[in-house]
Amino acid sequence: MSGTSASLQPPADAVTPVRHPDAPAPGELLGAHYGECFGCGGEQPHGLHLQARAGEGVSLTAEFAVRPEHQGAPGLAHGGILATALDETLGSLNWLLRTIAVTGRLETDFRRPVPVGTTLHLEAEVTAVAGRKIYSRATGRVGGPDGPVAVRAEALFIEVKVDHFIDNGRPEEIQAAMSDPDQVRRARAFEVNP
Ligand SMILES: CCCCCCCCCCCCCC(=O)SCCNC(=O)CCNC(=O)[C@H](O)C(C)(C)COP(=O)(O)OP(=O)(O)OC[C@H]1O[C@@H](n2cnc3c(N)ncnc32)[C@H](O)[C@@H]1OP(=O)(O)O
Repeated sequence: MSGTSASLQPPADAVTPVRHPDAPAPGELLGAHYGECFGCGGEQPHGLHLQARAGEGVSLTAEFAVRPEHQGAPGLAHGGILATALDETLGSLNWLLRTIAVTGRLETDFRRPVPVGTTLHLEAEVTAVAGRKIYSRATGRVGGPDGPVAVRAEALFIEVKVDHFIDNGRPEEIQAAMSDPDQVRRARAFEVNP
């Protein structure tokens, strides 16, 4: 059984999402927005190391290789880890809009177990935008990009200003992120689409 709550239905005045002209080209890897991010960061030894690739429009694909440290039940990915993979994939979409946004609501369906040693193939798209609200959905498949659906999610992201992180984050990490020599990562963390 599945179904999403009313707050994930875009309002009547929502608009079609528009890909930013400077968004990475279709097929291009997005890279990490922050090296220590649990979802995508390459410097985070315990993380998912999720790799997202821009698709057409405001869509992308991503891969998550499930390792032993991601287990819940023996030999199977933990549900919270799978929700994290969905959250990270959905969050990466906002870079195609060139908007900084955080997850307000994430609703997940777990349809099949995901074994350790497999790759979760994710695809995600923004479906609508209404003011600061960004509506999106994602699907994760096992056994290949056309394999059976294991997980699905719908989400509402809320656009925030960079002050959201500066005011709420720990100063040492904020400072480190602001002085990151990787210009793309810095732009991704601190540029706001006007
Ligand atoms: C330094 C590093 C930088 C990194 C940058 C890249 C980041 C990428 C990270 C990616 C990592 C992966 C992603 C992650 O893990 S992101 C981390 C997980 N998410 C968070 O920590 C977010 C925590 N929440 C908040 O900070 C605030 O609640 C936010 C900012 C979201 C809204 O508080 P704010 O005071 O600003 O706004 P508002 O309360 O007036 O709400 C505005 C509108 O939205 C509607 N609404 C709000 N919530 C919900 C809800 N749950 N269901 C339905 N609707 C909701 C609300 O009704 C209103 O609607 P309307 O009345 O206008 O119609």
